[in-house]
Amino acid sequence: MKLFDKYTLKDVMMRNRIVVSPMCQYSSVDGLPNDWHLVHLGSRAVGGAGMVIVEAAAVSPEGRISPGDAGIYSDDHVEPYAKINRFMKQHGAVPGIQIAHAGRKASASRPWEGDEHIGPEQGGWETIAPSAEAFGGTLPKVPQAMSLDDIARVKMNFVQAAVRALDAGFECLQVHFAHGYLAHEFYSPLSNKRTDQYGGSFDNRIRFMLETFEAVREVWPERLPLMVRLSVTDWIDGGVTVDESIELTRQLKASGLDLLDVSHGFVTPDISKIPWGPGMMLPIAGRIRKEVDIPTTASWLITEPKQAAAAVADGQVDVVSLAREMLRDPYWPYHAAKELGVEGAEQILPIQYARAAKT
Ligand SMILES: CC(=O)[C@H]1CCCN(Cc2ccccc2)C1
Repeated sequence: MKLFDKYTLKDVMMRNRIVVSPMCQYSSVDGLPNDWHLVHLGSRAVGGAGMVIVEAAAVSPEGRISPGDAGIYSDDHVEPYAKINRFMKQHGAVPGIQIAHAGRKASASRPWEGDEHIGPEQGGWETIAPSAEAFGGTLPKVPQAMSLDDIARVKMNFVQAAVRALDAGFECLQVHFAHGYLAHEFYSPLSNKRTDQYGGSFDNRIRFMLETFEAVREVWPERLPLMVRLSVTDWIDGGVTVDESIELTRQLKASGLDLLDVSHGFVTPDISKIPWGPGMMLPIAGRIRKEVDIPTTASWLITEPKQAAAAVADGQVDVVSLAREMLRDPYWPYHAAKELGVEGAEQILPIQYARAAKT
């Protein structure tokens, strides 16, 4: 497979194998997308990406990382997203969205304001998590351990968010089970100290994710792709392992998973074990793709066209996800097509820019 081959997932066809990864903008008021999001997301659709996934949209106000986070917890959110989705579709990109709950990492300031827990006087709120265990570092607040009622409510919040996403015209939905947020906090023994049916054994630690995924799958149309972003390893002894994540992925596939976004880490402040490097998640993505026979994507330090093309050609991923590189260059797909000598690269730019494509 080539980077600029089309890719069909259920009833959705992507014009190439390039995905813009969800990236928090911290630029919303009350969770609402605005002109910033239209320009930020719209320009990456114009730049030629096959799919653009909207940043983590919180399934409830307390599920936001910061007060500036996007949300999809109110019906008022639907039309503003729908407007952006119409523009993205008009310019040939598949619109996706990530739905999330930040768990014990919620109620924090924006990265450029310190990435740290904030109190009520700064617009912060009480946080919830599987156990009354703080993340630590700049996020020292001890969350309230969730009751079974809390768990049921948050699962329902994910379902309601999925229905709003459908109403807003999204064609791909990604459920956030990674990066030390709520679902990952249930999954990892480093954060989950529960002694009820949601803690302890592997089956208990994946229960929240499986129940949430299955409930979302029920309302998300069969004909549209449903993704999960998963931290497949914590890199830390006693944490989540790739072997466990392969078994979890098998169960998610049996429940209707269409594409796994293979991510990693961040359930504790210890990042010392992370083997940083170009395309660092691609070999693991390739292993999961083969052993579970499930379509995969991965991001993390994918920047070069040849690197991205090789990841697809070598069967490590079906589609590549780019994050920061897409912040640096919204036209990365066009520039990659030129560098790879793809036939018709100049067609990637919109007609209004056609004369710019001529050398
Ligand atoms: C919502 C989400 O997953 C985003 C939040 C902002 C940082 N993004 C990338 C990131 C993940 C973990 C540690 C550092 C950076 C992930």
